Amino acid sequence: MTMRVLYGAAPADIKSYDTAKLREAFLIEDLFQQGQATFVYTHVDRLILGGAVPTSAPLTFGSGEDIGTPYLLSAREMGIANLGQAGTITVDGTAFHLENRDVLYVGRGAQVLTAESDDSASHARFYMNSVPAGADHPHRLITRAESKLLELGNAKRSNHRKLRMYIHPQVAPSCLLLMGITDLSEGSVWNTMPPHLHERRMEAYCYFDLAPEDRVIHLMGRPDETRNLIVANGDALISPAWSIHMGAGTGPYAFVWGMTGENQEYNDVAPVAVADLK
Ligand SMILES: O=C(O)C(=O)C[C@H](O)C(=O)CO
Ligand SMILES: [Zn+2]
Repeated sequence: MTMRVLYGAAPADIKSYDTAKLREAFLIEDLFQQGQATFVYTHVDRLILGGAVPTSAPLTFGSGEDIGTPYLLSAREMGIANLGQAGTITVDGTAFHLENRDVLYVGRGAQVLTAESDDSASHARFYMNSVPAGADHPHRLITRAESKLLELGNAKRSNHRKLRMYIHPQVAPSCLLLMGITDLSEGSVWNTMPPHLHERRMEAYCYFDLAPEDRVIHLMGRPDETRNLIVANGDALISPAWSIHMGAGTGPYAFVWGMTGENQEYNDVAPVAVADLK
């Protein structure tokens, strides 16, 4: 298990950032490495992002040595989405089988986690978001069929998409973590349209199911001072509470969104008119 730290930045900081500095502050390009569990600890609401790609051998993680607690989840909850082939996550001896686009909620207090691929030749790809938790909720598998589906957007405006909520008060309760997956419909390229702000919740994105030659142009920043991050398959990024978020892909893609903060129902979203963006 490896853990590096990402510090994020404030709106005034990014005014002077060049491309490399912006990417260093917000983008994570190396989360999914074959045969490894990789973690990034962010100073943005203390959200930890993780990726685990088990190959021939199971991967075990959960120690707290990098974060100063006995176990990684001693004071945290976690969501684990399978973005790859079928696999199993075992939490303190209880096995949960995850097909593609199933999500496992792991409650506070879990100690030893193991990730395994069903088939050592076609791997599971587990993507993780973990945030501090002040309450205990039971571990729970949420299958794609059990998620809450919202159809959003309009094909004529190239932004039709299916948003599935997994870790959400209406589906599977948590302390503060929210997690879901959005799939763009064929021919649609724009996610999160119209863009918005939610000052009380930060967000993390992980873009996946992109072809190797494709990219998503992810837009961020204050509405009147936007910047872009050009992201590839498997890249994750931090969207601070002060930042708009939206993106357009050069080909088909999907993404996992995770959030922490107040207002879990997230009915406090402030849309920003595209015409007001600069
Ligand atoms: O395409 C969308 O719209 C989304 O997926 C919404 C984002 O996840 C979001 O920003 C939720 O706050
Ligand atoms: Zn949002």
